[in-house]
Amino acid sequence: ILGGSSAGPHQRPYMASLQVDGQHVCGGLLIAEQWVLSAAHCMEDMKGKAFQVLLGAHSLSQPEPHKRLYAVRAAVRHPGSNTETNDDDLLLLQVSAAPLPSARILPFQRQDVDVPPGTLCEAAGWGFTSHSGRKPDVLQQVERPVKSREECNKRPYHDNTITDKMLCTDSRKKDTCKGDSGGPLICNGVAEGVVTAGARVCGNFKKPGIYTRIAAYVDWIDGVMLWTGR
Ligand SMILES: NCc1cccc(NC(=O)c2cccc3[nH]c(C(N)=O)cc23)c1
Repeated sequence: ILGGSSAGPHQRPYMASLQVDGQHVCGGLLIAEQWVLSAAHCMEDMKGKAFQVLLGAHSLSQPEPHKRLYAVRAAVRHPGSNTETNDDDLLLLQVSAAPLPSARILPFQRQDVDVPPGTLCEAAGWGFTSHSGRKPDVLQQVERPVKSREECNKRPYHDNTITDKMLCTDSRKKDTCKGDSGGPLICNGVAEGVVTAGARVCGNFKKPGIYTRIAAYVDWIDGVMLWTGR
């Protein structure tokens, strides 16, 4: 997160950190008792290694009573996800045990209606806090206004790559960045988006932040959780 601030401890108890060999790779959000939603592109960073899901954390390094690392029982990428585009960039992870009560489920938007442009939303994560790639220890957060798809699809912005299943936020100075992928975009207390890497640049107003619109994937999400045993 560029240009944000530290979240209050355990202020966002739905936040997940996807980890490989104890290192934070991506964010995620707890959407059902044993299910974490994240981004499919995050699997590319795993280099085929096993990964875990950290829930209940504020600091990545300090021991905390609410923190717990979970093994992944199932990882389901959206079938439309691929390495070349940001389409269908969603990943569902079933964690191996019921999380501690300190972890909380974040409701997600089920109505497939665009968030009105200008709506102030929040992104959170343990991603880069500078262009040089500084990594935070405690969870960061930032408030960003939604940018209309019409505007976001113009040059020099994302030039017609933003589909109806994506949304954009302004990226002037304050933005999501590497390591924030998979984390939530929260508008009025409801998860509306999942961070995707998009143009892989951060804090440049010419490349607004891109998020996968969760409401466009409700049937897939419900199907996977039902089919895999909720
Ligand atoms: N909203 C934009 C956004 C949101 C989420 C993830 C990213 N991922 C990157 O941008 C990224 C990826 C790889 C190397 C990288 N190096 C740097 C850098 N030094 O700034 C960024 C990156 C961007």
